[in-house]
Amino acid sequence: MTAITTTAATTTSLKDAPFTLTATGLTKTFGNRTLWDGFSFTAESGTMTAITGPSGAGKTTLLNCVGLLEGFDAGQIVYGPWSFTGGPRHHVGARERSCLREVLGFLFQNYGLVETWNVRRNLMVPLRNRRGLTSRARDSMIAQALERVGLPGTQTTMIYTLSGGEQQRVALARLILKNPSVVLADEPTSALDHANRDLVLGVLRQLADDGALVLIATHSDHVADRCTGQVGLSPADQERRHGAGQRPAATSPS
Ligand SMILES: Nc1ncnc2c1ncn2[C@@H]1O[C@H](COP(=O)(O)OP(=O)(O)OP(=O)(O)O)[C@@H](O)[C@H]1O
Repeated sequence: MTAITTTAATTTSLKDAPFTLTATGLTKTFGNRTLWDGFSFTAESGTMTAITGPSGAGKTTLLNCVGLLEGFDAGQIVYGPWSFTGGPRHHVGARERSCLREVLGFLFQNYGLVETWNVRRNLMVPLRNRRGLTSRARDSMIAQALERVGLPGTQTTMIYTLSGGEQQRVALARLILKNPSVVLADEPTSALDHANRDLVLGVLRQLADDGALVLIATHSDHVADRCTGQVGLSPADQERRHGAGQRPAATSPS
């Protein structure tokens, strides 16, 4: 049903200059259910923005739309040279998709790791396309990333033998190695204890400080409080936006 058209873009990093994500007039429906109708917001690179709202409000769906994992019915999402327009026509070229894969980093609830590979092989994936790196340099980067997430020396451990929280931290190490321009994190701390929750938030903050635009879908007030902006998807937020004439929804918590 829904689909996307994009403008051409060949950039694999947006970090040369600050950039803004602008979503305008987004409309998303599933059958008879309308999740949003003419919803707009902005978010800046170098910041963490929380996507909040009750279960079913559409937080994951919004991340999927920004990451082009699914389409939307109307509206536009723009960041850097990337411009996605919702609608019935669909064309995203293979080259654009490949560039977009480099720009985006996902930290999703199912971790996205290959369970039958070991940790090192999973962490080699984001380094595959880095030119000029020796094998020793790659191994050193992997070792450092694993140190950073509190899993030193686990390179040869098979993913399926790790706990959910440990797998989440391997996924975080993969994100560090990828160093993407746009980070889309879906409930990134829900499987973690307090210490590891703070570790994940610290890494996401560091990625933002290094110039990434970080969007975090979350139920947690603690996580939202650590963000610089907030996009609310609750019925009350949507009501307020309608009353405000569809102005952008991102706000800074005081
Ligand atoms: N592919 C789909 N087909 C039909 N309905 C869908 C589909 N994907 C999501 N939905 C519906 O859209 C709504 C929003 O889902 P979404 O997962 O985005 O919400 P959420 O805010 O992330 O929820 P949670 O906090 O529980 O993870 C839900 O009611 C869900 O059932």
